[in-house]
Amino acid sequence: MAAAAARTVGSGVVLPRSVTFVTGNAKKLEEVRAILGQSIPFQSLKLDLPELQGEPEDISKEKARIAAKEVNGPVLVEDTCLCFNALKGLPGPYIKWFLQKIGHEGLNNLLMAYEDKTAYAMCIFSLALGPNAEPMTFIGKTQGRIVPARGPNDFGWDPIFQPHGYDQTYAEMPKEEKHKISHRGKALELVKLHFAEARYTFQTDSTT
Ligand SMILES: O=P(O)(O)OP(=O)(O)OP(=O)(O)OC[C@H]1O[C@@H](n2cnc3c(O)ncnc32)[C@H](O)[C@@H]1O
Ligand SMILES: [Mg+2]
Repeated sequence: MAAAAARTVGSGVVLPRSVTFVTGNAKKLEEVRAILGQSIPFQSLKLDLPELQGEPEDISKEKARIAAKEVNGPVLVEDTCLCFNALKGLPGPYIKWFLQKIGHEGLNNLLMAYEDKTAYAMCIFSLALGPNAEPMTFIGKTQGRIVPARGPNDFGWDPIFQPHGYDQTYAEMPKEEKHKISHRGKALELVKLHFAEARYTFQTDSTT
């Protein structure tokens, strides 16, 4: 298979091809597309990466290593956490299974015994420039609280997360409003900054 490593030429880094955003979640992809617009050239690949355990940043980095090996080229992945302060950050990276098993009502019930309903949404993007490159991470966090579900139920836990300073849940907000303040929007601002500073160029040579 063709070389998939990033090369340094002069002061710039040349990537063998544009970055592939790897996710199994169509809603994430929709949001990443809307937020990035034309700012970073990327393609997407629908792949269910393993749900790993551990610290959120380590999980995201490991996802990127696995994805970069699959793609054999530069990848961007992200892992999303919903962290309840009363539960010392849990469910955190395990929110997918909690949501799937106990739903919005169950997630509210988890906090029944606590006065503190605050939580934060966190997105950790990891960029790996190739299968053997150490991933870089970009973290976005939005503070809020967990409320009984309100609004359309079309993306995960959006109906039960009300960001601080807003009287709407993520689900009730217009999408552009969510992107301006969301965990994903903030993390992607950092990704954009990185791309602007790194000035990656992409090899267009058809032999690679
Ligand atoms: O393939 P990947 O990218 O891993 O996609 P996933 O759906 O497995 O996503 P995660 O492992 O990051 O798990 C995060 C869970 O939180 C949900 N989620 C992610 N971002 C969200 C957002 O902005 N609003 C509401 N729910 C979200 C998502 O649907 C999952 O259930
Ligand atoms: Mg996942």
